[in-house]
Amino acid sequence: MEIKDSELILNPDGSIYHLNLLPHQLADTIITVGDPDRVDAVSKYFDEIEFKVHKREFKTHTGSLNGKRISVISTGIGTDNIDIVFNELDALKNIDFETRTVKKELTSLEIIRIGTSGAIQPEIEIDSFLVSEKAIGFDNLLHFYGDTSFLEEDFSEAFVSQTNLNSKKSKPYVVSADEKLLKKFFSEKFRQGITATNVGFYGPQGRVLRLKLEDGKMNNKIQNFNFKGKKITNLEMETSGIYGMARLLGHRAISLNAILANRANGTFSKNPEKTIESLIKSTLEIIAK
Ligand SMILES: O=P(O)(O)O[C@H]1O[C@H](CO)[C@@H](O)[C@H]1O
Ligand SMILES: O=c1cc[nH]c(=O)[nH]1
Repeated sequence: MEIKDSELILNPDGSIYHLNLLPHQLADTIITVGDPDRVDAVSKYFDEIEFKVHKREFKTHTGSLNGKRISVISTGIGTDNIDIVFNELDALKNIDFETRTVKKELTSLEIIRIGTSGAIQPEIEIDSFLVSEKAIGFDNLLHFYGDTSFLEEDFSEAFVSQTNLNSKKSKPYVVSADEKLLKKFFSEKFRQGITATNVGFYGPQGRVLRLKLEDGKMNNKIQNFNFKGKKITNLEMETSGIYGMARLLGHRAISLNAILANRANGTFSKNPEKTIESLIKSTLEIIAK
């Protein structure tokens, strides 16, 4: 069935609405970063760059490293942007823009987030790396889609009851990383953890500057929450959306976190750029050997 102009929106040059990309400009391995400046910090390691495209917060460089074609794209902040980026990345691969129909043969993308995050457990060191084996999303995005039987309801239920979560807040959803990609990052360099994805950086992550919180004990509750011996390790703003959208669309995703803050200890990295740079190098070594 033909997808209407109001749903699949193409720019006058045939590129997709927000990302501004044409189908041939996207690789099958994609690195997502939050900050548009981080795109250059990744692509400077490529052997060659084929395309550079930029619109709003969505900046893409496609090139290759050691013979592997890779696109690196900035998503900006938050799972609302993840909804846009994942739908448009999928459309670029799996929808024929000429006929406006879904292709018969679908391509599964490999997607790696290189992001920053704050630890919630005191023993997690600043400037260390964490790979998210699971995400718990406080962001509501997945609740707008059907076919979410892969969500881990028992985990969500346990969280709601152990923390006495205010029913005005959306029910958190839980989704796991791609197993094969998770295995690729099994190493001493990467601690495995469960990542909480929040709808904001301040109140939703329990930060107080001038405003009072609805539940001032929530970060303590998150720290103490335990499901079958597993604890939530860190807070950020995209992983649940990335894991959920990847599952829905048939892609494979992994989220890597440079731990810049430790919320339990009240500390922050003295050199965040160095830590991010080091995570970028370690990631490229693993995905483009
Ligand atoms: O460094 P990035 O990838 O943007 O990730 C983290 O940093 C931002 C907040 O400072 C949020 O996007 C959060 O998820
Ligand atoms: O504490 C932090 C650090 C980075 N990104 C976040 O979302 N939270």
